[in-house]
Amino acid sequence: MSNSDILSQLDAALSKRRNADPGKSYTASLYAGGTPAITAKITEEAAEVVEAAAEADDGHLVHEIADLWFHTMVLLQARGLNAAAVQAELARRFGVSGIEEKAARGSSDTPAN
Ligand SMILES: N=c1c2ncn([C@@H]3O[C@H](COP(=O)(O)OP(=O)(O)OP(=O)(O)O)[C@@H](O)[C@H]3O)c2ncn1[C@@H]1O[C@H](COP(=O)(O)O)[C@@H](O)[C@H]1O
Repeated sequence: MSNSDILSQLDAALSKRRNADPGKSYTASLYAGGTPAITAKITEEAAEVVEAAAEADDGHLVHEIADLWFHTMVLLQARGLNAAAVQAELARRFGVSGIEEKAARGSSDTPAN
């Protein structure tokens, strides 16, 4: 599998899990728990990313970010969306400075604030 295709391939796999047995599919078990179950995992995985960022182990950080991406992709699928929607939004923003974008919204804060 090409790495560049993985988001669309994973989306297709997640979509197929809609009618899967929650006892046999982790994704189906998340769908069965609904938004509260999915967002609880996103909160947990985001905290694990923050913890990993404080360590020197790059592999651990990548592992935790992959877990976070996976669970956010499950949330998108549960809403009838997919990663392509996020990729389209990032593409729309591409080349637009975050500082300029924030200024256009009338905020004088830096983007990090
Ligand atoms: N990419 C993933 C993927 N990434 C992470 N995970 C699961 O997400 C969970 C992460 O939970 P935790 O971090 O809490 O880890 P844990 O081991 O459960 O618990 P702790 O060790 O932290 O206590 C684990 O069960 C991982 O296996 C994933 N589960 C599935 N996929 C993809 O989804 C496809 C469908 O999976 P199923 O729905 O299970 O068939 C798979 O073929 C994969 O391509």
